[in-house]
Amino acid sequence: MRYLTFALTKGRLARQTLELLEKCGITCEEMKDPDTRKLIFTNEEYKLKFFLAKGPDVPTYVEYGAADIGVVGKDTIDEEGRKLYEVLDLGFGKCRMCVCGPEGAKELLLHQEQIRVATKYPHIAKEYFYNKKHQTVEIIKLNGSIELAPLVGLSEVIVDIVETGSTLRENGLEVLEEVCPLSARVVVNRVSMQMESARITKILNALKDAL
Ligand SMILES: Nc1ncnc2c1ncn2[C@@H]1O[C@H](COP(=O)(O)OP(=O)(O)OP(=O)(O)O)[C@@H](O)[C@H]1O
Ligand SMILES: O=P(O)(O)OC[C@H]1O[C@H](OP(=O)(O)OP(=O)(O)O)[C@H](O)[C@@H]1O
Repeated sequence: MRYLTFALTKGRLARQTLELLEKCGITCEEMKDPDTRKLIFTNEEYKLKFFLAKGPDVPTYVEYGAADIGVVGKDTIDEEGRKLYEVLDLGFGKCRMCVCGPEGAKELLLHQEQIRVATKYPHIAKEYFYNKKHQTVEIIKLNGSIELAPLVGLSEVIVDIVETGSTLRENGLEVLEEVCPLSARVVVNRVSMQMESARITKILNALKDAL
């Protein structure tokens, strides 16, 4: 039997993903060691391998079949646009993709002005403004602290993740429009889904039962 490989997202989603796997009886003690520099972990009992990767890289590993299964945010799936199956909503990592800005920017959205939109998610922003709202905007890609952009005059609005809303509140910004709700999802390589259907279905059912 060959190993099935999981690509898990580092950071915010990691702890809940490992807890969920544990609930299914899939444990990987070594992976919980915060000081480890090891990259790949093995569960011999179920012939599974695990690795942690940066969110945007997870769909890449899964599309190419370097990982059979991935756990990643819906935002990252939509942004990366990789060829894979999205098979299960895990219900954690809940947040919303939103258009945010100062209150005054509401008018600019209403009147379809050609505004500047700063975001870590240029594809999602483009899809939303061009295809859904039919509004021409200039999209400016940033890599973090997106809320800074309207504060320093880089853009009129941002497209970013809102969870508790405290980052917005503390910076005098607000949600102007909601793009979509988000949560962690399980994704599966297209070929693996056919070739390892029985094993993958069993894992997905165990995950569903544990939710
Ligand atoms: N408050 C939040 N901010 C960002 N992502 C969140 C939040 N709440 C849940 N998520 C989900 O968690 C996923 C991973 O978030 P995480 O913060 O670990 O990555 P990141 O912010 O993209 O990476 P980095 O820390 O390298 O910038 C996101 O893709 C999203 O689906
Ligand atoms: O609604 P809240 O609970 O305040 O969460 C939302 C904030 O968290 C994320 O940033 P992150 O902490 O990942 O840092 P980053 O800005 O460097 O990406 C996101 O980009 C928002 O800035």
